[in-house]
Order: sequence, then C-alpha cells, then structure tokens
Amino acid sequence: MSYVPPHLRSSSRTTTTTTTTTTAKPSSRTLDDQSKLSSSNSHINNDKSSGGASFSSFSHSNVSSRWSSGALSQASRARPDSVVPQWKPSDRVLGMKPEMIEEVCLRLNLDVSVSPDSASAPAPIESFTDMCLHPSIMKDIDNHGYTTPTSIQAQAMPVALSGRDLLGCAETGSGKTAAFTIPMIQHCLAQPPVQRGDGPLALVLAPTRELAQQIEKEVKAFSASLESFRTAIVVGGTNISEQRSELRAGVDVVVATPGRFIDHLQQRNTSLTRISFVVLDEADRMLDMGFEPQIREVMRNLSEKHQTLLFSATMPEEIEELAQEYLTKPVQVKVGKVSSPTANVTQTLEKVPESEKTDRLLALLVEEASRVEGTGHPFPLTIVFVERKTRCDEVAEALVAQGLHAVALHGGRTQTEREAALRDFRKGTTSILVATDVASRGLDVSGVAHVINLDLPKSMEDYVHRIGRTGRAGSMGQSTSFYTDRDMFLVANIKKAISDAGSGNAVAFATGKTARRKEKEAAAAQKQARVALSNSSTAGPASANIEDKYRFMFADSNNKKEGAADSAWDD
Ligand SMILES: Nc1ncnc2c1ncn2[C@@H]1O[C@H](COP(=O)(O)OP(=O)(O)OP(=O)(O)O)[C@@H](O)[C@H]1O
Repeated sequence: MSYVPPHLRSSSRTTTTTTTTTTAKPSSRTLDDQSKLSSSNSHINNDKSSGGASFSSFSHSNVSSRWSSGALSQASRARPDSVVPQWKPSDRVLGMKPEMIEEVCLRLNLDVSVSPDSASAPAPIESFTDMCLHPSIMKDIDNHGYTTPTSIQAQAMPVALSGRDLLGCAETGSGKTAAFTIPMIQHCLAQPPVQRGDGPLALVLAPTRELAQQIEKEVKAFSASLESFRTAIVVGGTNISEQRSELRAGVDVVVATPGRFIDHLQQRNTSLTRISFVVLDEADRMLDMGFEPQIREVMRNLSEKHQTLLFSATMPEEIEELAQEYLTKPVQVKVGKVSSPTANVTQTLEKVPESEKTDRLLALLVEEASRVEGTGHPFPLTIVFVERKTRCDEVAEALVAQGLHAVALHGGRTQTEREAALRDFRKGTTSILVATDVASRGLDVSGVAHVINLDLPKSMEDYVHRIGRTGRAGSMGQSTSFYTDRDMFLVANIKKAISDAGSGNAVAFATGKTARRKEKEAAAAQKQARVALSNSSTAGPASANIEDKYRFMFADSNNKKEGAADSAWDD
C-alpha cells in the first residue's frame, strides 16, 4: 500500500445533532430493597472520624449553599436526613487477627495509611460475599462475571462501605471503577428514597464525557436488578432539556462532567442537598483541565455530612492538596508503586523524525495488517495518540486512505460523532482509534492490544494513563512511542521505566505541578541549546540550514498554545 499525503485527499466529515443518554426506572425504591439492605447491614455505628458513628442526627441547617437548598420546585418539603449505612463485613472478616490482615495486605500489595488521630482502616476483604452487600448487588456482580475483588477493590470497598473518606490510587486497568460504584449503590440503598424534586444521593465527577458515560454504564450494570434505582448521565454536548426532566424527576446517582453539572445547578434543575456520597474520578485530570473552580464550588456547598472518594492511577501533589482540603481523615489506599506505568504493557521507544512519523505509523500498521491477513484473526484493536485535534483528523484520514479501519476521536467532534467513534471501536468494526488525550483517562475498551504514541504526551502522568489503555484487568498489552529530539526529557523517564520494569522494579515518577514545570524547563533548555547550536553553525540570522526534523520547533503553528483544552476539554 502506498501512502497518500493528507493534503491530496478530501475530507467529508459531517456534522450531526446531539443526543442524550439517561436512565430512568419507573418507581421509587421498594420496601423490599430496603428490607434486604437492612438485613445485609449490621447495627454498629459508623463515623468518619472514629471509623464508626451514626449520622442520624444530621441536619441541613448548616448548609450555606446557593444551590443546596430550595433549588427545586418542592423546596418547602423537608429533605430527609442522610444515613450512613450501618455496615459490617462477615463474621469471618471481623474475626481476622492483625497478623492475618497484614498478610493479606502484603499479598495484595496494599499500602494503607490513616492519619494518626483517626481509627485504623477496615480490614481488606478478599471475596464479595464477605462484604455483605445487598442481594441484588451481589446478583449483578455475579452477572457481570466478577468472582474476586481486585486489590484496590479489596481495600477500597470496605473503606467506602464503612462511611470513611478515601484517597485511592492503583494502576490503570485495576478495577477502580467498581471499587467506588458498588459501595456507592449500597450507600444509596440505605438512604430514604429519592422523590420528585430531590437532588441525587450520590455524585460522580469525571473529566471527560466518554469516561462519565462508561462509569454510568457500570453503575447501571451493578444496579440492574434494583427495580427502582435511577442513574442520570449529565455531560456536555447532549440535550440539556432531557437531562433537566430526568434530574427533576429525582435520581439516585448522577454521573457528570463538572461543567454541565454546574449548569444544571445554576438552572436549579438539581441540588446538592441530598448528596452524601461523592466520587472524584481522575481528579488530577479534572484539575489539569481547569475544572478546579467547579470542583471547589461543588465541594464547598455540599452538606456537612458526606463522604468523599478520590481516585486516580497517578497521584500528583495537587491531588494530595485537594485531599487535604476536602477529605476528612481519609484512608489512603495505594496498590503497588504510585504513578508508574503498568507492568502489563511492553513498552517500545522509537526515534522518528517529525516529518516521517505518519509514514512510519503507516508502515507499522500495514505490516500488522499483513501479519493478520489470512490468519482469520481481526486486526488488533489499536489506539494512536496524537497531540492535536487537526492532526488527529489528518492521521485518521491517512489511515483510511490506506484501507485501514480508523476513526478520529477528539474534543472538536460532535457528541454524536464521538459516541459513534467509540461505539465502533468497542465493537471492533473500527480497529484503529486515533485520539487526543480525550481518550487517555479511564477509557476501558476490552481487547486493546496496542497503544501507539505518534506524539508523546506532555508529561509522564499522561504517558502512564495513555499506555494504560492496554494491558488492563491482568491482560498483556504493547505500546510503541515515537519521539523526536524535543521529547528527550520525557524519553529519559520512559527509558528508566522500561529498564526498571525489565528488572521487575516498578518506578514511581515525580508527578504534579513541580514535575511538569521541571519537564517544561528541561525541554526549553534543550530547545535553547539546539537553537544556539543551529545559529552558530549557520551563516546568519536566517538560520536557513535548520534540519528538517527540527523545523517543527520553529514553525508558528508549533508555538500556538492550544493547551490541554485542545486535546481534552469537556464540559
Ligand atoms: N473484580 C473484577 N473481576 C474481573 N474483572 C474486573 C474486576 N474489576 C474490574 N474488572 C474489569 O477490569 C477492567 C478495568 O477496570 P476499570 O476500568 O475500573 O480500571 P481502572 O482502574 O479504573 O483503570 P483506569 O486507571 O485506566 O481508569 C474493566 O474491564 C473491568 O470490567
């Protein structure tokens, strides 16, 4: 196959209208659901500060929110108090001795810590049965095919079920979603039923629409057997009026991107009044994307008695700052080394001049296509990450022109296009997804075999999340990253990760603002050095002899600061 450059081809993308996805089940919670729940709970008290106390005396009078009270039409009706489910694990777990707990933590590679003035963390639980969950949730866990909790689930679930705040960190693809989804549903079942005009009982905020939609599916899956459980997805790019009716009717759980959720609060379509369970998934990404004001606004206006869970595969210092501000005596659960690439992915680095990247990508993919041809196997699902939206379209077009099944996913496409791209990729009808960082966090597509970084990301954190789209849930994956001279600082880190993984030594990277500043400074210093070298080796200020491979560094388009928003902004 020969490569046709993008400028010689025509683009025929169409724009379509938007849709909305919401879940509504008819009636409010049945008595049966609640009686099953109380039988699955014990009668110990739970308290965030002590590890167990009752929230039953909770009152909303101290909530100073613009949105939290009186936001909806039925504001005059007294809101029921939130309840901390009086949960306890099985007697077997309750009887575990400290040395047994230590042995389980060691075996599951768990690092659990609490602040000195708070109660110790609940014991990790190695079976779903030992969690004494509502029978319908147990049924749905079974239907989902989960037999044993993953390490993060083993520890995070009992923490969440006991009403404590949590800072959870575990590698990509390790099951963090169910670690909060399952306890969240159990928590909601213990609350007085939601009525029309009530705000939700639980809120999950996620950085991108795709991730929010995926989490909503997971909530639905684990609440499928609960007749009355209602979940709403609230993301930008979809029909706001349908979301409004859904929210006003009253839902148990809202899964949202921050911007759109704030829109609904401002329009008084929902409120924070009844929220007693909050999850910030990929919180560091939300901060990166500029959602900090929205997150703070929500967190500041919540009722006093609520529990908060923060999850990510990387734990930059901003997250720890956020945790300090908004978590009350949290239990910190870390699985393995924090912020390191998953050991399930074989990482390869390849130096490719900027101008040759697309050709090299095509060669790689065409070679792969010939390898599977005639074997009866489909082309392995592959994600190609690029830096910018425009490049994303160009690369996808280049691949399609070669007869490969590729589609672009980025924040510049319509919601319908984004959903269709991901749906086709999930189904396998499109085997190559060319994406910006909008797809780098949390996306779980089973069978992704290869992640290719056509452009390296800006930080090690993003690298860890990107390559974590493969090698999930214990499967093995492969990553190939192209790099140029401008990426040398990041490349040094990746090389270290590869050599450490080779020696069985997962390495934790410095992450967060400081690390990113250092990465930027190092890149700028390298660039300056190259400019100086280039100037001194050429005849004059025109620097006409800049090698082609360095030209991108001087081109105007390269200086345009499109920022994280270009790759991943969502609302
Ligand atoms: N206990 C379990 N048993 C079997 N499969 C599981 C279990 N828990 C989660 N999984 C599966 O593992 C995959 C990864 O889970 P999930 O998407 O929650 O990972 P994650 O830790 O949130 O990853 P990321 O950091 O990339 O967001 C999913 O396909 C999920 O269905």
